[in-house]
Amino acid sequence: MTKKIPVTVLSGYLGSGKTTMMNHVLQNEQNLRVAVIVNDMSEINIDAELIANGSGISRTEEKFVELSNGCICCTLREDLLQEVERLARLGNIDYILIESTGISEPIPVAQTFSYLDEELDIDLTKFCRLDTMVTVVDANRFWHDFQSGESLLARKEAVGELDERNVADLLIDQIEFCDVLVLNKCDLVSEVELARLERILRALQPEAKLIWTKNGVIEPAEILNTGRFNFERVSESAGWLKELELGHENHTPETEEYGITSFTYQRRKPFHPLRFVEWCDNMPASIVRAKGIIWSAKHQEVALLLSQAGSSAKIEPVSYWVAALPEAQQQDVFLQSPEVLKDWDALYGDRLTQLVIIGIDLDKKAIIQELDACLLSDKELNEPWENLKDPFNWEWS
Ligand SMILES: Nc1nc2c(ncn2[C@@H]2O[C@H](COP(=O)(O)OP(=O)(O)OP(=O)(O)O)[C@@H](O)[C@H]2O)c(=O)[nH]1
Repeated sequence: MTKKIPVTVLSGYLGSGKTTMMNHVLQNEQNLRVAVIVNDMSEINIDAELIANGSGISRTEEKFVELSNGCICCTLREDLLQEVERLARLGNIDYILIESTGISEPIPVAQTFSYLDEELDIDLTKFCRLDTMVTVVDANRFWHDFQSGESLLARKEAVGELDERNVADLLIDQIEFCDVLVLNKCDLVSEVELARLERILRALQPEAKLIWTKNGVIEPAEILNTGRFNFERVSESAGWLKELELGHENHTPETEEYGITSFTYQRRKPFHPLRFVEWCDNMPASIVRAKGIIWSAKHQEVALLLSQAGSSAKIEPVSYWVAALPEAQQQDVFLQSPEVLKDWDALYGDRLTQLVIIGIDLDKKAIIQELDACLLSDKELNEPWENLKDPFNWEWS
């Protein structure tokens, strides 16, 4: 059995400094034969040109792959699979370094390396080992972009007309799924601002190694052969999930140094759907990230997921409440996941709101009061919930 080739994936919003960092690493890594995959949304792969010019690797080399006019997390996923398999079969490389487009989401890329693709019958886990997922953040623009409220479509950066993603959604996806977080362009920001940014990023992503860089200057060993990547661990590394799992008592006090705090709002009483949606549409600006499971009185069968980043908030059905399943299925769930019973309510079963809120200078008391005012009142609790207006009108079978 041949040795699996380690892979590092660079993600990060447009212009954050991925190409610059890639060039630096390729120039300074002398001991490994590195193959490079450069993904670009445009037809002309400008990043590939920049890398070929700056790294000493020729564009005509077999181990230099350009994937253009699409994104490896979606439209070019198949091409990525085939190219990685081809590179691995070449046999004369020690490492694969991938630069995704600035609008690429890291989770589907990581999945490509972690599971068999049944359609193409390619199993990259036979050839490769995902070693490190790096996200590069532009220290100078992050806060501006995160708060801009702009969509990728409005910025003409979307994958297509149907791409509804907001810039903040993308930034948060990239930050929450990585094991090395590089804060680049540190030369453009004051020390105080950098320290504050670091605290914010730490609250959003407490697990990844955080590195400050200027012009992408990084020790290659910080992103190559780190052995850090573990799909399950990285999937559970987001700050909101940690908050939910650990509770507030385990927080390091220094997180609060710049007024950055988090808490979990938990209630076993359903929200009035319209009042809750209105609150989501007018969330206090101090909230940087809110995510969690919502119990809405109008949606007795399904748990809803609220995911907010910056000024973008999305609510969608995420799974059936166990309490809404037929008795036989409930028993199956109890057998397979007995932990469900730990928090089981005699009347409402597993229906429960658990919402994590991360923010700067949060007025926790006021936010809790506002949220409590969105719950059903005692009078409403005793009225038929099915008569409540539905702000979503989802359909599911
Ligand atoms: N001042 C400053 N400029 C930087 C730094 N890093 C990169 N740049 C510049 O920022 C611009 C964008 O850098 P790239 O490396 O092309 O960024 P990218 O993430 O590859 O961009 P896309 O491929 O468009 O997503 C270039 O003009 C770089 O020279 C830095 O640390 N400080």
